[in-house]
Amino acid sequence: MTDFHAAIPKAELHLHIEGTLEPEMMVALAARNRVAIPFASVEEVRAAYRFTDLQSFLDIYYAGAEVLRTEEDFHDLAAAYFDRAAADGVVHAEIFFDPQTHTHRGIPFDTVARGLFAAVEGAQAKHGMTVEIIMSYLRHLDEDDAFATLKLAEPWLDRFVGVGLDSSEVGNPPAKFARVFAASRERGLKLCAHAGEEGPPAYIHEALDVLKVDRIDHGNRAMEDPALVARLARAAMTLTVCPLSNVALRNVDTLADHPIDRMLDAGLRATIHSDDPAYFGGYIAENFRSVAAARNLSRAQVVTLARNSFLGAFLTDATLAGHLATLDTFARAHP
Ligand code: HPA
Ligand SMILES: [Zn+2]
Repeated sequence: MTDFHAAIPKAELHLHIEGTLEPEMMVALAARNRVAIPFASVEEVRAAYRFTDLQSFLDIYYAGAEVLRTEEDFHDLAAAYFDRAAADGVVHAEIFFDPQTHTHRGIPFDTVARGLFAAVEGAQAKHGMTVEIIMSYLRHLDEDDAFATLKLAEPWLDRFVGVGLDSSEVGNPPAKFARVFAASRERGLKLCAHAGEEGPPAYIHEALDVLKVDRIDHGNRAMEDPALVARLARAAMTLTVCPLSNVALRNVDTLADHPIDRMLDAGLRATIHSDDPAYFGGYIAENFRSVAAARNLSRAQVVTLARNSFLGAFLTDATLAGHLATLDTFARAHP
């Protein structure tokens, strides 16, 4: 049965497509591509998903990506995600992929892009969902590597909506990528960066001041810096918050301690998303459902979160107005 949290129309803005690799697909693709993985069964894969911090997750996430080899693999991965997203009320998705995770293993950039865009076309036809793709630079690598990635992306640039910055945050501040973000902006791309997930509030300031981002991914640690909260609120900067990820990576102790409603109360344009749902225990509706239960969110607060997801999306004014009207109709029908 579709509940309120799955039914409410929403945009997914923080989703790493590599993080949707379910253990079943990992095992199936390992067999299809004859890739050895250090797990004998789906149960063993699932049992390995116990994380102590971001890096302990990233180690497994990059190892899992080894099974992704062909255009068909990337298509199948993304198509499975779009089916789940549609069932979760997602009408617009802006998804990340990490090109360097694949090019560093000898998988051509074009193989990845062709597979993903084939799935995007399928999702548009099958679900009427609109989809954009954001290419994320890996921040544990150097800026020259990001520039090389931007060059590989050249033939695809008019099809990507933006660039992002992810991977190991602490020790890899936003300023490390100042030039490649400026170059990406010059090419007409929107800019996002993970900031304040594990890194300090200063990294959020830097993402704003140096990278000049259009959106902050996570941003939870802004709550430690009242002046930063005021600044983000004044700028109506979107923070794409991922509650199940925050618990799985121990950025918050339990969902009952999650700051989502305090972020809304502080005037922040916070939204709810799924990050790496195959690894963190649930897709976007489950993120809404479980944090709403744990923090006793009202329906009005949930509607605000969904509205913020559209306001934070890289949509044209006309498309945005259409989504907001649909959401208002839904909200009136579910008081
Ligand atoms: O939550 C995340 N943080 C940083 N990098 C990532 N890459 C995939 N997921 C994440
Ligand atoms: Zn993320």
